[in-house]
Amino acid sequence: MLQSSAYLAAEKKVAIAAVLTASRLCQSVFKTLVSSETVLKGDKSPVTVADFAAQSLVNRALQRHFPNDAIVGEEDAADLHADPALRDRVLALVNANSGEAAVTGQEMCNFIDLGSSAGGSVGRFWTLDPIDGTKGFLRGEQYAVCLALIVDGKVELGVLGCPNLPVDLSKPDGERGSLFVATRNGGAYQRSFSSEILHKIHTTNADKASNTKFCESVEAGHSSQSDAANVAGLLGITQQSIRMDSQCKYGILSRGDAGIYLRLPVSDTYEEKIWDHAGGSLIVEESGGVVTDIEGMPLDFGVGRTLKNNKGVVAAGKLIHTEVMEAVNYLLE
Ligand SMILES: Nc1ncnc2c1ncn2[C@@H]1O[C@H](COP(=O)(O)OS(=O)(=O)O)[C@@H](OP(=O)(O)O)[C@H]1O
Ligand SMILES: [Mg+2]
Ligand SMILES: [Mg+2]
Ligand SMILES: [Mg+2]
Repeated sequence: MLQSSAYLAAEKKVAIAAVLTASRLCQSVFKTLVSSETVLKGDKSPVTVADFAAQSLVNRALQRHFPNDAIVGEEDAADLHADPALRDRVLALVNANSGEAAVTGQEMCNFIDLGSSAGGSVGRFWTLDPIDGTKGFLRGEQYAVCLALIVDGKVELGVLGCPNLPVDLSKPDGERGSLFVATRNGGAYQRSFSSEILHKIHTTNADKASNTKFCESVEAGHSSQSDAANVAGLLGITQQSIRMDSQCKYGILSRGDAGIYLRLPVSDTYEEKIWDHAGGSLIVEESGGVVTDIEGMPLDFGVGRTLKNNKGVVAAGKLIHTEVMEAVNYLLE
């Protein structure tokens, strides 16, 4: 049943505004970023001053408008407590970009650490990836500010801000800055950063996988590109894959630029993080697509900070998802 447009209207408004503010902060940081402003986390992945600042800004907005909601955010402030110079640089960014009263370093760290919730299957919580695709951000390529609201284990609202994504992929030199938004049973929409007008979007209506392109991670360590090439070969796909960092992949799938998103595990032990998939998966479903893991199971967002019940992701237009799953099953069993 179609939801009324009033469903989660306040949450949607706050989430879009927060994602746009954080996205614009990332755009301005990119112009001035120096290598000393990036630190490597325990798992050797990068985090920049922009990731911390964006998480602080979004969490502050969520706390002000929805003080009872928990937040599951990717980052925490431990690195900032350990490095006062880094903390001061992030603080300057936060205070220059929030458009609100200045906060102290401690207050900013407290906002970041609001993201430490455990998630789970009961009640409401937000999940935030302040910069998804940090490596793409550092390369000047694709990244996304990703925010979603999860209620009783189900994603009900998703917003993706994609600062470098062309509004129309066939016009790579045209306007950049695409925002995607969906509410459950309310459809999926795109707008540019510069205009509030929402356009309804749809996944591909192709009924044969061979008539589509697939997209996958840039980093071979995040998704097996060799397995994906074999799946594509079996499906008779001849067009080159679109390699793109971040949940922008869910965005281009939602508007039909790609027909399939393959995220095929490279490791038996890695658990996908909920903030890497929550918003994008709802946006794909609401634009008419199907999202499962490599065994055909729905993604389970109600079991904590990770998708520990799932392995990988296979997302595609409704008419080709079964065909894609047959190829994935055949090759990965
Ligand atoms: N081993 C492994 N397997 C799968 N995924 C992993 C792995 N390690 C990291 N990550 C997460 O991948 C997030 C980046 O998204 P993508 O992999 O889609 O993009 S890309 O790899 O940067 O092209 C990236 O998100 P950010 O850290 O927010 O950039 C990680 O959470
Ligand atoms: Mg990261
Ligand atoms: Mg991420
Ligand atoms: Mg991130």
